[in-house]
Amino acid sequence: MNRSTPAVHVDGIVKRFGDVTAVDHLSLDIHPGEVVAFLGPNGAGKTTTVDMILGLTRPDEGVVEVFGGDARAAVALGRVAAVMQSGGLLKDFTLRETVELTASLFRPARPVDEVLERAGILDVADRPVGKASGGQQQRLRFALALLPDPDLLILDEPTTGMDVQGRRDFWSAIRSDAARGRTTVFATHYLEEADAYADRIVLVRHGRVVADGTAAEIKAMASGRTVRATLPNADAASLARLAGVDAVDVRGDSVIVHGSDSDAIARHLLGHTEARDLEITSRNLEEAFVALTADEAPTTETPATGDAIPEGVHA
Ligand SMILES: Nc1ncnc2c1ncn2[C@@H]1O[C@H](COP(=O)(O)OP(=O)(O)OP(=O)(O)O)[C@@H](O)[C@H]1O
Repeated sequence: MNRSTPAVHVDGIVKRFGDVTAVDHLSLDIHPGEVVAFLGPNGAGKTTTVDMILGLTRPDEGVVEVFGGDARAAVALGRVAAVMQSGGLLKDFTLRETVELTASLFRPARPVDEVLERAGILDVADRPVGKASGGQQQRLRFALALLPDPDLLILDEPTTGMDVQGRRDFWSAIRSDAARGRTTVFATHYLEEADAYADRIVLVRHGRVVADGTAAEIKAMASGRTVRATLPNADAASLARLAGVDAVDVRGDSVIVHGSDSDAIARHLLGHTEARDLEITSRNLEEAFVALTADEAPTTETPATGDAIPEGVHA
């Protein structure tokens, strides 16, 4: 595979449903072997974007390319497979029969037992779909997506209904395939899954990308750090002038300084003031998510540099 051709190239896509702009000039390149999480609140435009990448819907504006060509062609060639939230399954077939039937549509397809095993449902393969649990049905959808041995796997809320072990098995299968070059894009509400398993997180709000980076970069971008210290008579104005500081709060003998460079803040407090009892804290990904997707947060495509602190994010 040519590493310079992105697995997914999305440029300025817009999708409107009547008055609703579901996707609003969204641009994104995803490279082969990346595991990318699409994170955002309900209605952010994740599913609509995924549908356009799969060629299920066409954008009103903009370009979508998958492996350098048309999305539908890539799907038809078996290079792209998807696990969607509510893919229809026939209740009377067994899990194995469902996989066998779907395998007959792909030439060549991976062996049926291999995909059942990878999806963790080989031992329950003779159970009718209608009697399988929600998590097992979700694993079945995953098994079906693995049949064409796709180069790009697109997953919408893939682990919904799976128990803890199911999630672990699922993600270990995804990570081992990523190590062999498979690209994976997944939409999720589970922040801890994005944090633990994605190489990169694309945070979407109101159909636009509000942050794009590693989990660590997103956390730093949203939150910066908070430095607390005991400092009677703190000079709030001079602290506020330090590089990267976006909020200073004086509470009695304590001062709380929030900014992107906590080391510089700490150095200043210890070197140039009488501050003591320093405490440095950062927000977790969930708090970063809330801060970046809050309605008052600005909608800009800002690189996750750590020094771009959105308004409304204060200690
Ligand atoms: N077929 C449609 N007709 C009208 N509006 C739609 C349609 N599909 C999506 N929308 C609207 O577009 C916006 C984006 O929806 P989308 O399903 O892409 O969001 P999402 O990020 O996947 O949300 P969720 O996390 O709830 O699944 C929402 O306001 C939704 O109501």
